Amino acid sequence: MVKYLSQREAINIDQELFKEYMFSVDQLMELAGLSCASAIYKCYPLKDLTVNSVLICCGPGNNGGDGLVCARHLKLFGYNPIIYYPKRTDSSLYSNLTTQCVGMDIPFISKLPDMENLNKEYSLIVDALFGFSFKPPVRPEFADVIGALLETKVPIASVDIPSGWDVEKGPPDEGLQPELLISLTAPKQGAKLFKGKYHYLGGRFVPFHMANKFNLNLPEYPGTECCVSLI
Ligand SMILES: NC(=O)C1=CN([C@@H]2O[C@H](COP(=O)(O)OP(=O)(O)OC[C@H]3O[C@@H](n4cnc5c(N)ncnc54)[C@H](O)[C@@H]3O)[C@@H](O)[C@H]2O)[C@@H](O)CC1
Ligand SMILES: [K+]
Repeated sequence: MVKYLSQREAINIDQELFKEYMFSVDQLMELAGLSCASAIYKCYPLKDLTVNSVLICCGPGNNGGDGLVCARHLKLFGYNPIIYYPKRTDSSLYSNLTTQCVGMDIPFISKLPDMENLNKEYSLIVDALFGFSFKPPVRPEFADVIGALLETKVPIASVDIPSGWDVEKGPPDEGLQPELLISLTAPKQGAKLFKGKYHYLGGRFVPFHMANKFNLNLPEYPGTECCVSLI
């Protein structure tokens, strides 16, 4: 079985990818975001949707960056992504990703739609708020968006970790229950408690030596696919 990582192992793998293999963040983020969009296409194909709008909720770190990349690929796949990105980090990485989305006519909204409109106008919400560096509890500035994700009837696709979950212990008492989880690199221990319909693995960039060193036991990705189902 694929290895489920502790928070420390996820951080160590991340560091080794950047410091020893000399990947850049945007290289890996591009592949991570593409694998999220690909998994979404498999689980929610356009032909099955009544509306093609997808709300992408992006957080301040790299998980949010994956969300921005995912939005761009969803647009190329024919969806209508709309981005909610309430706390922006000031760096060229994020401002470039934002510029790319703006240039591709992907709207940014500064306020979440009210619940009735959210439920009516969107087919899917992508949760790219927090990933493996999250430390609970959620700070008050994100309480509204997490509250909306808890209340909505729209299915949720979480990037790497359902936001608000402890990376190792899983959901808090009233935690998010996404329908799709796309684990990146390797699933984190908290994902053992995932009860949704679809669990995919993405981030097909781990060098073989590294997978062996960390005993990741990754599943075989089919052909040239950038994501693979774990359920
Ligand atoms: N191997 C890899 O290792 C890769 C990781 N990527 C992504 O990067 C993510 C990790 O990114 P980061 O380390 O930047 O961190 P995250 O995006 O997980 O979160 C860090 C941000 O969230 C904030 N935060 C943390 N706890 C909070 C709380 N309780 N309330 C409110 N805000 C809180 C921090 O201040 C920081 O701004 C992964 O989960 C994955 O999505 C990919 O982009 C590419 C490859
Ligand atoms: K997330």
